[in-house]
Amino acid sequence: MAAKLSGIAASDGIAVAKAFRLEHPVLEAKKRRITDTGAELSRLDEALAASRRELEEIRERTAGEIGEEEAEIFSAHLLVLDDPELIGPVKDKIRTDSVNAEHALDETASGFVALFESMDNAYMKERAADIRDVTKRILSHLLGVTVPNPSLIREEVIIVAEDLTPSDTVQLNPVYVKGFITDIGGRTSHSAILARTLEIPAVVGSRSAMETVKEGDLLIVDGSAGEVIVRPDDQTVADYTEKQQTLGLQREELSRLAAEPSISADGHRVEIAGNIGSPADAAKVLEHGGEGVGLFRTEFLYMGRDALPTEDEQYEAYRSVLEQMDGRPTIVRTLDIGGDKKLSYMPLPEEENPFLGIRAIRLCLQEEDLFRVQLRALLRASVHGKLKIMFPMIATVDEFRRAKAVLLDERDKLKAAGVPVSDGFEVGMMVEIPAAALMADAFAREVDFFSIGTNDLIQYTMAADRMNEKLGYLYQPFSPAVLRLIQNVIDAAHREGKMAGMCGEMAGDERAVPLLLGMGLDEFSMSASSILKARAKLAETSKADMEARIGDILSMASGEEVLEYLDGLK
Ligand SMILES: C=C(OP(=O)(O)O)C(=O)O
Ligand SMILES: [Mg+2]
Repeated sequence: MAAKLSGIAASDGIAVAKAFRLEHPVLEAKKRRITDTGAELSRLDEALAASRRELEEIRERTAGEIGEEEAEIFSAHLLVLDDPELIGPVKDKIRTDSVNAEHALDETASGFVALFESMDNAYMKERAADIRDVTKRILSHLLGVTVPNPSLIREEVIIVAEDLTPSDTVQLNPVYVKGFITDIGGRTSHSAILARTLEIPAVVGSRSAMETVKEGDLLIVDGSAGEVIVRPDDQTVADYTEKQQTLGLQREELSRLAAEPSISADGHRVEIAGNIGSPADAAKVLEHGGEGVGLFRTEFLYMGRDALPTEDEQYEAYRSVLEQMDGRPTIVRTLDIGGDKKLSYMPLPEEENPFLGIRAIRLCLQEEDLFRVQLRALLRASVHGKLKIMFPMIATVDEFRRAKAVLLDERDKLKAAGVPVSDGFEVGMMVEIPAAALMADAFAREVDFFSIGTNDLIQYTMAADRMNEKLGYLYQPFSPAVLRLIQNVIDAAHREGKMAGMCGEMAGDERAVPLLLGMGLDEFSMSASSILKARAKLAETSKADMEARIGDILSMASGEEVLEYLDGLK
């Protein structure tokens, strides 16, 4: 029987393919006494051999299809698998304690993980993460359960998962992964943002997909409507295939705007830029007619691997983006890790409220060595284009000053060492904490530009988790509380002659574009796939007309009222 699920429309487009359930099984390693230790040792050897074959295959495929660098993590895993210092004690334990292999492995590995994690050394922490991963793989073979390996997918599928972590998502190959559905998450959760970057249809926050969808079920994902049809009949498949073709034609129609500037109906020019997570995404921004990069989320350079990227690796990535953008403004945001963005090899301290904890610039100012590596890479790359450096999650003027001081210190050191650094790079900040939005006048005197991060600004203003689909009624970009903060930031920037941009998802929301134009926003940065739709919307909107309405809009009592009003303008 066909079933229909509704969720949050996370990434436009229609996909029709079979379901691939991405489920991480619970791997229990209960202690059992055994009598035949010889047989137990062979069982372990077989599990080791199976894990080795699997890892070799994954490494080869990842190297061939995604890249050598991405494949490195699996080479590290193979080394762990062959490490006599880990495997030796496991075998000894089976022999001397007469226990099952699962238990011996789990106990031994946990000991190493705890030891390495307690060391104040990034390298040892990475090894702990490797051991944890490899142990899971061996355990899965011992227990006869399959762990999903998304990088081994070789047919067209739609991924169904409870949630996808950013590091899960970076391993998805869009050649095979045609769409995804998650049970939890909202439009601004990172899995949703990545879906838009990869340009694959996605529905998040469906709540019950894992319960309803079986492995191999035929699925239709309508990422624009936020709907999923499970086990559709032939007629429904035919209808959606037709819709898919119509969407393709609309896209072609819009692509004519790619070479056009971004101008309102009454001739006001703004900049429409793209958000990227890797150098490869820059090409998509240009393809969709982006006039710059308004946000490079550099944390993605740190994910999907098993060690920190070196200064040279980062330099190459920044240089590549700047060269591709060929003189267009390129805003690179420094590391924004923490909250839902975690690094497997750099465990952060457990916190009660990670979204209110040591994340982003707070972490970088505490771990200055980590920060300085990134800043040097950026400064060295600055000679290759129009670089604008941006700090995330700034709450106080003092934080901005401290971050900028570290940056300028690195600049001076590089220059003293004879390394070329541009004199023209700009330094700005994200406005995504209400305190910063309220104090925008004080910040405006010190920064070169602002970029409003509505994804976080909304969650911190409304005290509503951006990933909690049940709080959708509070997480409202159009809430007058949020709009007044945005207006405050734009006005403060303009009084100091500075640029006010926006790189949160709101900037690419077709309903928000006329409003933000009226509020005076200078730069709109969004997923590449939204650029042309936003440009078309802009072309049919008069800035003067919207400007005259802003006073009324800001004094409305609720987000619903604002939306109703905006919908009435069409
Ligand atoms: C752009 C933003 O940053 P991120 O989504 O990476 O938190 C934001 O908070 O709006
Ligand atoms: Mg943010």
